[in-house]
Amino acid sequence: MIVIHSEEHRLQAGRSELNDGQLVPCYEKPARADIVRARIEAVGIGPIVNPTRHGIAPLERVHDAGYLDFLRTAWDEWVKEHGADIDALPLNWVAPGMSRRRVPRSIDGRLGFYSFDAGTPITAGTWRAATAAADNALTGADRLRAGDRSAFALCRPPGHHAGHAFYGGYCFLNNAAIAAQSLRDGGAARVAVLDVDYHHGNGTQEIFWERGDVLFVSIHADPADEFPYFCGHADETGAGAGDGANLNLTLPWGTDWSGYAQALAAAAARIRDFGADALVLSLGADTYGGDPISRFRLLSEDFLRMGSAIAGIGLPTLFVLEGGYAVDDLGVNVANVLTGFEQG
Ligand SMILES: NCCCNCCCCCC(O)(O)C(F)(F)F
Ligand SMILES: [Zn+2]
Repeated sequence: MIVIHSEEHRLQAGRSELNDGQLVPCYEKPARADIVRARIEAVGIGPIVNPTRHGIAPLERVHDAGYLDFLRTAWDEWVKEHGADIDALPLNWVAPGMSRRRVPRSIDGRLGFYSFDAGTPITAGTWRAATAAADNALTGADRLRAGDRSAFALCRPPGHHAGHAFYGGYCFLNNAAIAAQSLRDGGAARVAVLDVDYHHGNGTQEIFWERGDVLFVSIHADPADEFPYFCGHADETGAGAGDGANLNLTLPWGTDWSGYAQALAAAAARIRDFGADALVLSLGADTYGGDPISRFRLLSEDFLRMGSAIAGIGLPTLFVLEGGYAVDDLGVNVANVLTGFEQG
């Protein structure tokens, strides 16, 4: 299985995120990609290649042009107002009864207009890191189109919380959605996206909400209890042409493999019924029992089983890295999914 990785991920190294009322060091940090790459090399998954640059056009197939302009220029605007020694974080957001009719001129206003949390610092290198991650995913999609059975886009920053015109949850560009759209543009009539990250992929859901050609299935912690809190419930099934093409499988805190495997089997059945030509797999490993910010209880060997179950779906599969913060074990857990898939 080819692995696509760019050193430019290192350019996304935020100082701090707002969590539990305090500014704390970012959980989404460069060491995550380093530990995954090291384990991938140690177990011989590969080859590991650099991404092909795809430019802005594939991003505009998924994201709002004004939003992309904002992301590209936000840091320079921030520095004019606040200097270069502090990462850009929003300070207020649109609440019900407020208006989104006008984009503010102020950089502080635009940070809040285009985001949904204060955990996702924009830095000098964010645009380059995020576009490189998208290029990883697009290069993986190119490999599937060329006939590869699978590929792994070792992406950071992650993407599944980023919507058509918003960022948050450590995500700026929705790598998985961009890859799914690229597969559609490359001739796949139907594409399925399966999100196994602990958190709901609210961005991916929003992007494909009214689309029947891309099925979105997500297995995640119940949003009544867990970030992102405001969507991801089981009764969200899509709208318009997308009605029925969205499936949220929510699980309670404390879920272990026995509970998770049932949801994964239901997800696999739904994807088979859909008749997809390709599968994009949003691979977050924060379902791991040792994850510092999550509350499921998967063991490292369960990720082998996860990979095998994904192989059982029987589709060309592009794995796209999302979350996972137990950094010491992240490499083993991610590599286990890929190994389980290849042995599946
Ligand atoms: N007390 C709750 C704090 C929640 N903090 C933000 C969690 C973001 C999770 C990001 C992720 O893991 O879903 C991604 F895959 F996008 F990286
Ligand atoms: Zn997550």
